[in-house]
Amino acid sequence: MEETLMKVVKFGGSSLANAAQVSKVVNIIKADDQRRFVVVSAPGKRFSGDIKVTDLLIQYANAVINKQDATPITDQIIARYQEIAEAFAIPAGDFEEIRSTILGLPQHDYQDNDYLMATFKAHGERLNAVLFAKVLTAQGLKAKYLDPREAGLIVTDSPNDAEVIPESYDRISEWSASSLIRVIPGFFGYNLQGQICTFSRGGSDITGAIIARGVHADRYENFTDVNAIYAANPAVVHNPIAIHHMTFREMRELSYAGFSVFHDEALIPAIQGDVEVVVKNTNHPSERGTSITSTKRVNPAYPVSGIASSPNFCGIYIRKYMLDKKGYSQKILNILAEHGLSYEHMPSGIDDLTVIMRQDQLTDDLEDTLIRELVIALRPDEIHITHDYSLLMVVGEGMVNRTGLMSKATDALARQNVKLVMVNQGASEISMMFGIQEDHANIAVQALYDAFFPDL
Ligand SMILES: Nc1ncnc2c1ncn2[C@@H]1O[C@H](COP(=O)(O)OP(=O)(O)O)[C@@H](O)[C@H]1O
Ligand SMILES: N[C@@H](CC(=O)OP(=O)(O)O)C(=O)O
Repeated sequence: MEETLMKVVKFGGSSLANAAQVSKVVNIIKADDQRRFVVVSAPGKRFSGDIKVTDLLIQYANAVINKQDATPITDQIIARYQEIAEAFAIPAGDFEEIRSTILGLPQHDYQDNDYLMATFKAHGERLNAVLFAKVLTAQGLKAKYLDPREAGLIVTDSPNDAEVIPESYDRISEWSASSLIRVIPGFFGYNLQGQICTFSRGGSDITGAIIARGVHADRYENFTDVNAIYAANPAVVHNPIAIHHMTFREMRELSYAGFSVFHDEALIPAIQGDVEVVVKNTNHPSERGTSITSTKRVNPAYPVSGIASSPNFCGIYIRKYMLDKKGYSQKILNILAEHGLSYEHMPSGIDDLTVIMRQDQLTDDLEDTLIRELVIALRPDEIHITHDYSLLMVVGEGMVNRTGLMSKATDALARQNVKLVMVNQGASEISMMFGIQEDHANIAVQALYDAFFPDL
């Protein structure tokens, strides 16, 4: 007899972009009664060039903040939900609730514009979950909307970049015996004051993982629009090989470095709860997808599992012939912390170091201030900021204790004239990281793919 599993399923924006997609999702839920908790994103892009509902809501919030007429935007948002509601014959009265919630968003009291933005954005998923619960009911399933507040999903007080508070898990676990299918909106929770705060962009994956850990699910199925996670981004490499199994730590490094198919922060609850993550395609649900677990399964022919690249990094280069190094990096970190800046890496030499950080945290003014403060605090011999780096990451459990992989990578990059501005190996035994100029990123990913995934 087959064992019964408890599954949490998450459907991304591409899976719920219009009525045709929603109907595939309904079939996926009908096909397996182990799918008990359904986490949904806001409707995503229906075609290339389309606008995700989350982005329309951001436009709406900005129009309200700037006291502009938002009618053309609210019309588009309402139309996205209406198309789905009409296709599933949701009663007009029920749809009216969704319409009036959208139009009523500016009337609430918000502590400031950051909380306003968070609430507007969160309604993309919230209203989609309300609507989808009605769709499932109309299709004969016993389903009910579950708000993150009721579920017990409490987050830090960071309106647009929140993190789950660990106490949430005990509260969420109380739902595990629910006999109904619970439809939960992704992307947001509530702070201790009861205000809506969202995760970072793409954060519905995080909600799915939190719910999966909370209800002690055996499997977290993450439905998207690709048959598997591939060894390189399919938008960069033509027809890359699919990865059918990988470890949590491989995926964490790859998603951090650009595999946007699954949010890097979503792996943490899955690791903590030891929940298997399976990435599957809503458009081809019988495809096997990619399973992510803690178990290693190395194929010696392919020591590398994947190659990722992520743009928009910058580096603050600091050189000083130091007689006394004590406290030097501490001073740098203090200055960054005073400005609320986080750094990603700090490779160093005998007399120099580079602080690698995400570029979107900095403005021109802030860069000038930082340089000024660093000069006063450190009296460096040289200091400058270099922009538009990409980080390139080669990841694989099979790389442990293998020799010659670094030279294989650097040879492949050199053949394509890719200049390395930073190399970092050893910090993690399963990855090599390279800093390169952003405009070399695609050539570099292709070169590494060809080197590590030759036709066997
Ligand atoms: N290595 C990779 N394997 C598969 N997809 C990838 C990879 N790297 C980036 N992607 C992109 O991730 C997309 C799916 O993620 P996303 O757009 O967030 O989907 P969803 O709308 O389901 O949340 C794919 O369509 C693909 O373009
Ligand atoms: N809708 C949110 C959250 C999310 O996870 O969306 P998606 O599943 O479409 O990546 C965003 O666009 O950021």
